[in-house]
Amino acid sequence: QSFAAAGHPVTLWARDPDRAAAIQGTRENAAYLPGIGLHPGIAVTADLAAIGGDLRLLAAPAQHLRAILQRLPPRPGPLLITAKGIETATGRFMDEIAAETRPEAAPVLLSGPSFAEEVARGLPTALTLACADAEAGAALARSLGHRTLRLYWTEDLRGVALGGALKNVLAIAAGIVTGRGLGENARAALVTRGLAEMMRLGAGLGGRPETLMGLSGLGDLLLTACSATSRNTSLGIALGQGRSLAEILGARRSVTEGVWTAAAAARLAAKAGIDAPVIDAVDAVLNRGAAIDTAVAGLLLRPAKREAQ
Ligand SMILES: NC(=O)c1ccc[n+]([C@@H]2O[C@H](COP(=O)([O-])OP(=O)(O)OC[C@H]3O[C@@H](n4cnc5c(N)ncnc54)[C@H](O)[C@@H]3O)[C@@H](O)[C@H]2O)c1
Ligand SMILES: O=P(O)(O)OC[C@H](O)CO
Repeated sequence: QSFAAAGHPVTLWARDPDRAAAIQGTRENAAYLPGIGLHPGIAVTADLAAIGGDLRLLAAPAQHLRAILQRLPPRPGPLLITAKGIETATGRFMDEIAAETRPEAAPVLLSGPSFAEEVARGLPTALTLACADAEAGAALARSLGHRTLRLYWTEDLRGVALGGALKNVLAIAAGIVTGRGLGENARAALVTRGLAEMMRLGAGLGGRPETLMGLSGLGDLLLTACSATSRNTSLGIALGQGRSLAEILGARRSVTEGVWTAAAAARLAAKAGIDAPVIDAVDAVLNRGAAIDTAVAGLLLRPAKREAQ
């Protein structure tokens, strides 16, 4: 929507030919963005080979990105990725998966505070675009940005990938606190200490602090962890209220990335010797059968420490 509004011809690819035909016919993506008319500059296809143009953008969930990249016809040029996650099976970040599967192309991450419905409705949004080649990143930011989409660029792919992935895990934690009725003080404390974990992981794994304090880190953490519109936060709220993970996921069509990223993030932190108790607690609740009250007590009962650490 946004790129079409910026004047670019856009082709939208959908896997399912019936869905592609329905979106083209009704000019609406009724399943995912009901009530929002498709921009007239967007064509729809189910044929991946028919996608031309200079720029390809992939909006598949993190755990499916590798399979989609493997299906893409090889072509040099930028490959924009919006997925915010870490591949559970390998611990790889999205740009690493792109570099492995499509070495002929240049991975670019587009990330930051952006509920899709607001972007699609043309409400003002600012994002970070990460590209290893600063000049190419700057050119993309200038070309894709417009009146309601402001893009900042950086070369820090790792920082952007980390911020986008971790904010989803931390939002689940924030939701649990809300759902459990532990109060807004506790939520603010948890989000702040979660940001400290994000910064430590950045320092250990190569993300820049200014990136993590920017739109794709703190910015997206603020949006996601403080809004029940977020799928990650709302899943946390439901868990905190006592519903089971299977029940919550069973009722959802849309992906909740933090569920699939939590284990990989906890493993990456442990392997690098980085203290990440909030991320670890989310992983324990989601994947290791920990009771929420035990996990919360474990966080609160940690020994006192200097705040800067
Ligand atoms: N929705 C948002 O507000 C938003 C904003 C910014 C970034 N993101 C990120 O973008 C990614 C996708 O999010 P979403 O909200 O579009 O998720 P979604 O679950 O709502 O939609 C995912 C889309 O991918 C398709 N899909 C699912 N499995 C697939 C597969 N195996 N192969 C190809 N396509 C598949 C689905 O049919 C659907 O069209 C996530 O990583 C998310 O964190 C989402
Ligand atoms: O609904 P969520 O939690 O997947 O968040 C969507 C976007 O990532 C917000 O920037």
